[in-house]
Amino acid sequence: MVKKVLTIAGSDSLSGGGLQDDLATFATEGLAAFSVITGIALIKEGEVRVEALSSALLKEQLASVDQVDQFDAIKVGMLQSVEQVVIVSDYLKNYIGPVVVDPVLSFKEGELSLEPGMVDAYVNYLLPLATIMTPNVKEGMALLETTEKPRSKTTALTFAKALCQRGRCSLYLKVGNPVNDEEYLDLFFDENGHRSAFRHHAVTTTNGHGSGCTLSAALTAQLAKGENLHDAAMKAADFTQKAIENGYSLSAGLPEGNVLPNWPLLDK
Ligand SMILES: Nc1ncnc2c1ncn2[C@@H]1O[C@H](COP(=O)(O)OP(=O)(O)O)[C@@H](O)[C@H]1O
Ligand SMILES: Cc1ncc(COP(=O)(O)O)c(N)n1
Repeated sequence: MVKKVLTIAGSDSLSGGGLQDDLATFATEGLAAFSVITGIALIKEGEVRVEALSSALLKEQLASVDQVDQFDAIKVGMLQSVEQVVIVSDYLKNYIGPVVVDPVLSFKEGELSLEPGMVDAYVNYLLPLATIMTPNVKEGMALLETTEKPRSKTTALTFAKALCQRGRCSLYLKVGNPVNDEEYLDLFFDENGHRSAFRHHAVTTTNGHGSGCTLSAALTAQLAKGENLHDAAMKAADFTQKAIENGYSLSAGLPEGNVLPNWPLLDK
C-alpha cells in the first residue's frame, strides 16, 4: 500500500530547501508526495525575499488536499504570517497522524523579515499540534525569545528542555558544533523526557543549503513509514548526513550550493 505524505511549505526555485527538497526526499523514500504552497522564496545575491500566497489560496489548496483520504504524515515548513500559522493550525486540528514542524524563522541564505507575533502564533497554535519540531539554534532562540546562545553541551540540554516545554511537543534540535569543530551535535527530546544526542562528523563543504529541510522531510518520511520517533530521528540524521556529503555546486559564480536529497538514486 502506497504511503502518502503532505508538505505545507514554501517554494525555493534554487532547490536550497523548501518544497523542492521535501518532494525530492519523499520520492526518494518511495512515498507519494503532495504539497500545499505557502509562498515563494526569491533568493538572489545573498538576499531572501518571500512573497506569501494569499490566505484564500492557502485555504483552497488545503481544501483540495482534504479530498485525499488520509496522509501518513504531514510536514510544515515556511509560513509567512500569523494568519498562515492560524490557517494551517486549523487544518491540522482535524488531522490524526504525525506532524513535523520545521519552524523556518531563519534562512542560511539571508535574514527573513518576520511579521510581529509570529513566535507567539507558533507557540500558541502550531507547536502544540506538532508531534515534533526541528529548529536550529537560531530558531530555538527566537522561539524562546532569548539572545543567549547555548555554548556548551550542558547549556544546550537546558535550552532543549525549555524549548520542549514551550512547544509542548517533542524536539529535534540542530545544535551545530558548539564545542568541537569536527563534530555536529543534534539533540532529540521526546515528550516523556527521553533524550538522545546524535553526533556526526563535520563535513567540510560550502554546499549545505537544504540540510534542515532534508532532515525534517526525512523524519516525516520515516514517521509515515511507521518508524517510532527516536529511530525515525536517527535515520533522518543519517539520510541528511549523506545528502550533505553528496552536496553539489550550482555555478562557479555562486559561493554556496545545495545538499542532494535524492543521493540514493545517484547510481540509478
Ligand atoms: N557541515 C556539516 N557536517 C555534518 N553535518 C551537518 C553539517 N551541517 C549540518 N549538518 C547536520 O545537518 C542537519 C541539518 O542541520 P542544519 O544545517 O543546522 O539545519 P538548518 O538548515 O535548519 O540550519 C543536522 O543534522 C546537522 O547536524
Ligand atoms: C521555501 C524555503 N523554506 C526553507 C528554506 C530553508 O532551507 P534549509 O534550512 O534547509 O537550508 C528554504 N531555502 N526555502
